[in-house]
Amino acid sequence: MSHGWGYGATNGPDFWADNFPIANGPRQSPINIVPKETQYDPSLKALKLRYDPFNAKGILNNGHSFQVDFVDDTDSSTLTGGPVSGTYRLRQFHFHWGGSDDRGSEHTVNGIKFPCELHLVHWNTKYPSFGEAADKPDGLAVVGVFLKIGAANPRLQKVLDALDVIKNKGKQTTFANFDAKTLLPGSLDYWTYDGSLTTPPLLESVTWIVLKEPISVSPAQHTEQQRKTRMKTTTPRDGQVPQPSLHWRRRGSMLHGGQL
Ligand SMILES: NS(=O)(=O)/N=C1/NCCO1
Ligand SMILES: [Zn+2]
Repeated sequence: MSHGWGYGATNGPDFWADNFPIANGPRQSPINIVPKETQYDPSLKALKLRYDPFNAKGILNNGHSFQVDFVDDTDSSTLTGGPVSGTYRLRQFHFHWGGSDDRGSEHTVNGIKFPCELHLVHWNTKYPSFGEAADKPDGLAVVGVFLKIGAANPRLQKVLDALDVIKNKGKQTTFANFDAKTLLPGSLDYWTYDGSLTTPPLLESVTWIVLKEPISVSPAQHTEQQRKTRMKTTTPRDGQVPQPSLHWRRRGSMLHGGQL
């Protein structure tokens, strides 16, 4: 592949293994989640996400998506609990949108794609930086949130409004005082598995934490995003290893480490 990776007919996911052989590795993401095949794991803890709006820094069009970057030089925006041990710091979040309402998410549930998937990327502070953590088996933890078509989501609007000024690859602008918690659903019940980045370099360093409850985006908001950007996405690539065992932890009806 003479040019950079992408999602086109000659540089898309089916070609990534040419330059990134790990694409054929044992823990590649995304995967199809089959809830009936997940196993309840009583050792899993409740997910704790503590985000400080003050850490929001800027919004960047990286050519494949747009991402909101956070200051990550202190433990003021962190992920703890859930399937991980230690403290992971919020680095950025980004979205994967499709070109229509019936596709866009990277993970699928029972083979169904959502129109969009939000990824909140965190890195393990046992390593000195995101760059150092990114290629370690326990280096990253990404929270995935599905977006479904429904009521308009006012909390998304601030992000969508910012897209007007970052229409081209490499463009960025300040994006201050944004509370990423406002993008989360009411329930933090999750599925988790050990996987990888879903885009090159496809590093197998991600503890995936996919929330079961989606958030909403209205058709108009989805159209607005499409009009302003041409986001890219991938879905489970053919021939990927069978789905690893997934664990999920429901709060409320089950105790931490207790019985159903
Ligand atoms: N889609 S993903 O797996 O979150 N990919 C990345 N790449 C850099 C950080 O997160
Ligand atoms: Zn992503």
